[in-house]
Amino acid sequence: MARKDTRPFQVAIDGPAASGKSTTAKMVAQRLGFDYIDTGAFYRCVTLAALSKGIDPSKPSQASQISNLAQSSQIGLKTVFSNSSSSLPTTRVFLDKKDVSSDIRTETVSKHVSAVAAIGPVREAVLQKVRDMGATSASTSQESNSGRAGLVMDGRDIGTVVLPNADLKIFLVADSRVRAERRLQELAKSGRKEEGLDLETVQKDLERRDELDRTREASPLRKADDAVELDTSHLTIEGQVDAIVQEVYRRQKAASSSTSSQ
Ligand SMILES: Nc1ncnc2c1ncn2[C@@H]1O[C@H](COP(=O)(O)OP(=O)(O)O)[C@@H](O)[C@H]1O
Ligand SMILES: Nc1ccn([C@H]2C[C@H](O)[C@@H](COP(=O)(O)OP(=O)(O)O)O2)c(=O)n1
Repeated sequence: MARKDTRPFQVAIDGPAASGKSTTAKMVAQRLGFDYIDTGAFYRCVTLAALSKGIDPSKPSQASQISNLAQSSQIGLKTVFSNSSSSLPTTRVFLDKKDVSSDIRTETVSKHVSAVAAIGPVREAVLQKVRDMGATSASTSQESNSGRAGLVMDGRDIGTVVLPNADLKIFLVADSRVRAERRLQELAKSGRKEEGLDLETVQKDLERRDELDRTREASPLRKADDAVELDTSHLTIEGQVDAIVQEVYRRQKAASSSTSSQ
């Protein structure tokens, strides 16, 4: 579809847990000189804030307290891109000015985050924060405020709710066994793997979270009608990044030739 306006190019990446969204999104942003926003980090921050206050997110009676926290928490992201296309950009996450990049990735936070993300008022508060961040990173002018030429955002409802007019929507999927193997390896590598955690448990937990994310009432995980599905089960990271970057180039070229022929 041809682009009709001059706003920065938007790429929306959605998909189930550990399908490769954030790794892919960061690398696509690095290759293209775009900004990157990890929306899952917002829900993880709210979950961490609730757990740190002794709130149990699995209890429905705690929903309003968690919603208040979602509103009052200050969440910031800082992605450091590298000049080398082969090294991975890193995103630091700040909750009320404290660096919680590692704390939000523990198994305890992962276990509770889908319940938190299913609370309607939490989603409203996060949506507002994400939109504000999107507006300052890639504004409606041709060049973004940050000087980067576009925006890549990843999550569960980016193509359906957050950026419904994105120029390219990708829905990443992968076999749940493959996703569990990758997640377990990632936890082990970063030293966050809890004692005795095995593949079966990680796979079951991913599947449980996907089910919660797919069946919740508020903005469930769903492939947008105009999204391109990409199965990463048998792809390399470079392969999936390359496929998306090539599709961005193809759409940018199609848009500029349709504008110049008008
Ligand atoms: N094609 C791939 N091959 C091997 N590992 C991958 C691939 N894609 C992603 N990964 C790894 O899988 C793990 C989960 O990816 P991540 O980007 O965190 O997923 P998500 O953001 O969807 O939860 C990471 O350790 C990442 O490096
Ligand atoms: N736009 C988004 C992003 C994440 N979520 C929810 C769903 C997920 O269970 C949690 C955490 O997302 P995150 O992408 O960090 O999770 P994974 O890395 O895939 O394990 O937040 C959401 O509901 N909407």
